[in-house]
Amino acid sequence: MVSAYTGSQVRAAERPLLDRGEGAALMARAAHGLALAVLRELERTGAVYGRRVAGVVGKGNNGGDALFALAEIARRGVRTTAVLTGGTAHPDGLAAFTAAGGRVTEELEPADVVIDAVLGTGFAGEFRPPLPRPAATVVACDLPSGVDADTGTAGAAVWRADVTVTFGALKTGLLVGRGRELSGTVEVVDIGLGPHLPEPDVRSLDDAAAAALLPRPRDDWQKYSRGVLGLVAGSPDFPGAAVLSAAGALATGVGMVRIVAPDEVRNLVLAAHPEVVGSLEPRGRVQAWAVGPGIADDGGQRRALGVALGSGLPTVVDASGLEALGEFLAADPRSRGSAAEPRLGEVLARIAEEGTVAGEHLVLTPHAGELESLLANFNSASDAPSRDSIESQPLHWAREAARRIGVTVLLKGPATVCAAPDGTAYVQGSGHPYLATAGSGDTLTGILGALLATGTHAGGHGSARPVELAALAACIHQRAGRLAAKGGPYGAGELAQAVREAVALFAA
Ligand SMILES: NC(=O)C1=CN([C@@H]2O[C@H](COP(=O)(O)OP(=O)(O)OC[C@H]3O[C@@H](n4cnc5c(N)ncnc54)[C@H](OP(=O)(O)O)[C@@H]3O)[C@@H](O)[C@H]2O)[C@@H](O)CC1
Ligand SMILES: Nc1ncnc2c1ncn2[C@@H]1O[C@H](COP(=O)(O)OP(=O)(O)O)[C@@H](O)[C@H]1O
Ligand SMILES: [K+]
Repeated sequence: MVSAYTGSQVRAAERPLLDRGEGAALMARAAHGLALAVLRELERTGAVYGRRVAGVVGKGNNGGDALFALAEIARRGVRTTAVLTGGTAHPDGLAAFTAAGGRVTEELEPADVVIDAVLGTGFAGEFRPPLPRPAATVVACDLPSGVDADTGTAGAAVWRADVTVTFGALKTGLLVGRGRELSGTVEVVDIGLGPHLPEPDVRSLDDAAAAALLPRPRDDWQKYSRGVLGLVAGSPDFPGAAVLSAAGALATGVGMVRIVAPDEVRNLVLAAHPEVVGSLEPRGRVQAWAVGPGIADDGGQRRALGVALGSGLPTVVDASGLEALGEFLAADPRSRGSAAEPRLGEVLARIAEEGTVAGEHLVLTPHAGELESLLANFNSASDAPSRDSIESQPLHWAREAARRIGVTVLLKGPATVCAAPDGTAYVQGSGHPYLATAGSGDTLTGILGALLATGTHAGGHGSARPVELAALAACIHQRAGRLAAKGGPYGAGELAQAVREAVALFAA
């Protein structure tokens, strides 16, 4: 499991050590880790001796780290220079730097590696780098200067790092938003904060954590104890979505998929997956629902959405299902529960009255545009965020949506954020841009539906939280996206085979 912390959490963890007078030791460990990373970059591209490393150094402790690191690098026969952006610099760091032969320069001198050490966790407000990004390899000290350690937001001109060496613990801002795009390869240097760190702000499943969470069928189970997924997907206009979601679910592994869909959609699904059982309306027991891909405004499918929402079972709501939810939440209260869609109306009326959809067992899987509409429609539309702000602060808005609506939210994007109503959050950001293809989200809905059906019911794993399974679904989807990309671009129809391979990797 990867854990990440806000800047303030890390600073608070440093506090007891600073109070014990260990500040210099912390900085020495940080600087040593940074120096090793820079030396490694030099070694990767040739010899170390005689090369050039420059620092862009602010006046705070972040700059101090870089000056001590430059001193260590200089002792390996590297020519080191530093531009002091604040006019002054960390006194002891500067003394060590000059004593090791480092030179302070007015302009940034040509270099093989440039250390970005203007600002670290002490950054607040707005920041414009004092210099344009050089063409050299850039190693960011703690985080790219100007990236907000808590949110990952950053001004337009903030430098993109090739490598970020971060101290004490991974910062949340390096996992999400622009911070993720700007940080390159991230390396965490242990400076001894471990015992002082609180519960992490966010987590990310690595391979081992994904493997541990993956529901595995027991030897003595049959198909029903393994879990049945009820899938409400597809309509005459969008039949393919149902095929893709069913494929995602089957490749993830589930006891049975029951599809609810109009005849022509069912026929198409059955032609591709004869093992799927289908009906026009919900029938038979299931352990979880996945609702929404391609249902458009089909009346029967919206009724089925009501059945799923009213069931109290773990339920994924995606795509047109989110639209139906949003439209309903926005509608005049008197029109709610219309005769055309009695079940949906009944359930949603209760939701609206109680002010919450209530329950982390409901997992909404919007992309930023869908979350924008949902939040605009839900209760306090007055401070609803734009799509742009959701994209720049995905963690914040996924959490807000989960808290306000009272559900689990899986917010899709280059990094996918999963949040529970209590603020528990996971960020999964190792996909592939080829995943941005029509129908890729429908596949994800199937994956998550299967995990909910097999991973939350009493006969199954039982203990996993929906937010964990949502993160696992994103993790499987992203691994599949990377595996499939080895063969070049793909359509979502080709993703299911890679999903199967990804699950096999985690199950091994
Ligand atoms: N604590 C420790 O012992 C350890 C700390 N460590 C390291 O220290 C880093 C944190 O150091 P820090 O607290 O000194 O803050 P830092 O990031 O250098 O910036 C402060 C300077 O930035 C300025 N500034 C702020 N906002 C600005 C803006 N918008 N635009 C422009 N300027 C702005 C602010 O100026 P002021 O507002 O005060 O005039 C101030 O001068 C941390 O990231 C890690 O690298 C490690 O070595 C481990 C041990
Ligand atoms: N740049 C990207 N890198 C990696 N994954 C991405 C990127 N852009 C989108 N994705 C992923 O692709 C999927 C697209 O889903 P969605 O927008 O619902 O598509 P559709 O509705 O067509 O199925 C999501 O899982 C999302 O996280
Ligand atoms: K920095």
